[in-house]
Amino acid sequence: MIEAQGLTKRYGATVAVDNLSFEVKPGKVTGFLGPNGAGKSTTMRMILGLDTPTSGDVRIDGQRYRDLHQPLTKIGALLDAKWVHPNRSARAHLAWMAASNKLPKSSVDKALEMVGLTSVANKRAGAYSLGMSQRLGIAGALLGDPEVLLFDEPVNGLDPEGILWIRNFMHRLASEGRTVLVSSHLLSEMAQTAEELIVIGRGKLIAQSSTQEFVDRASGTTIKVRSPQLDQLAGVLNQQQLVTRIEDVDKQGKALFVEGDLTTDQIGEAAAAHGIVLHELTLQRGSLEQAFMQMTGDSVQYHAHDELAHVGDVRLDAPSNVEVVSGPKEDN
Ligand SMILES: Nc1ncnc2c1ncn2[C@@H]1O[C@H](COP(=O)(O)OP(=O)(O)OP(=O)(O)O)[C@@H](O)[C@H]1O
Repeated sequence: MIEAQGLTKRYGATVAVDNLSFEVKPGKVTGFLGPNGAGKSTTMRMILGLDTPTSGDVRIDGQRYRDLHQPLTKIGALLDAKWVHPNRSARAHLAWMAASNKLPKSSVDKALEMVGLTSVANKRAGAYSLGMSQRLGIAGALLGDPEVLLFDEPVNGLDPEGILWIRNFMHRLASEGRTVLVSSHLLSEMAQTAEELIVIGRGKLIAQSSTQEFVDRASGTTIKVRSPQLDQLAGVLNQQQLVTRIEDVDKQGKALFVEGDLTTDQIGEAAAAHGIVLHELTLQRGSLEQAFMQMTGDSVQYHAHDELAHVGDVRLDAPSNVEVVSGPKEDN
């Protein structure tokens, strides 16, 4: 369990993290989402004692990181998979990490096996592909068999097979009862990986809920109906104060879309009561992309506007981030 209370970090005039409170519970993968510059990495660094909060506090199973006796046995993290010395083998790298935390040598073999690197453990890490480097980073996080794991952008740049491996591995870690917090920009990937979400914008909490609730709350649901008597059905539903619209749908002709608090059962029954034939009745949920854009739109727009106004600022990346989070093919 990770608990943040009023966590705040200022760098001069920049408030990177602003009075942030959240809980990350065990047994689930929790996604940590936010536009570029929202404060995700700063928060992760504060959880790991790599940055000191300006105010507030964050605890791992009730303890601050700095008070942990053997940190790797409590919390493991993958922040940057490429920080390994390129001439060192995976085994030597892990052995060095294990020794620095007074962990037994057997922990190295166990971690290598968990991530499937045993057969290449003596190769230089500099010759590893990105996917193998990520696995090595994850092996480092697992060395002390910790209950809490943090992964910062673990699937960035990976091919579909690597992404699938990481997703399944995270599910496995959570099913073992561990607390798993993972940040990512790949929203369609997050929708499949994370059961819970913490969403932040400009350092502040925007939402903490299950992924499904977040999507439903932000983007709502729509019911799609196809029928040879669409106008008649629209009339019936409009009498019930429901918002309906008829649109052309590729190859299927026209369809009626119904928004509001009605279930597919109720629409089916209303149609039957008026002798209206239905060809399709489908509940359409919004996507995490839509929900994310809806909920974080203001914070992204603010950043874009704010930073374009300060052309000397190094982070002129917010406008392009808008494309990244909404792009259809971001999960390469
Ligand atoms: N060491 C630092 N000194 C000054 N400002 C910093 C420092 N680290 C982060 N910031 C600022 O704090 C804010 C939050 O940055 P952070 O890297 O935590 O965001 P993020 O959500 O991880 O972004 P990204 O998704 O782009 O990695 C940004 O405005 C950033 O410029």
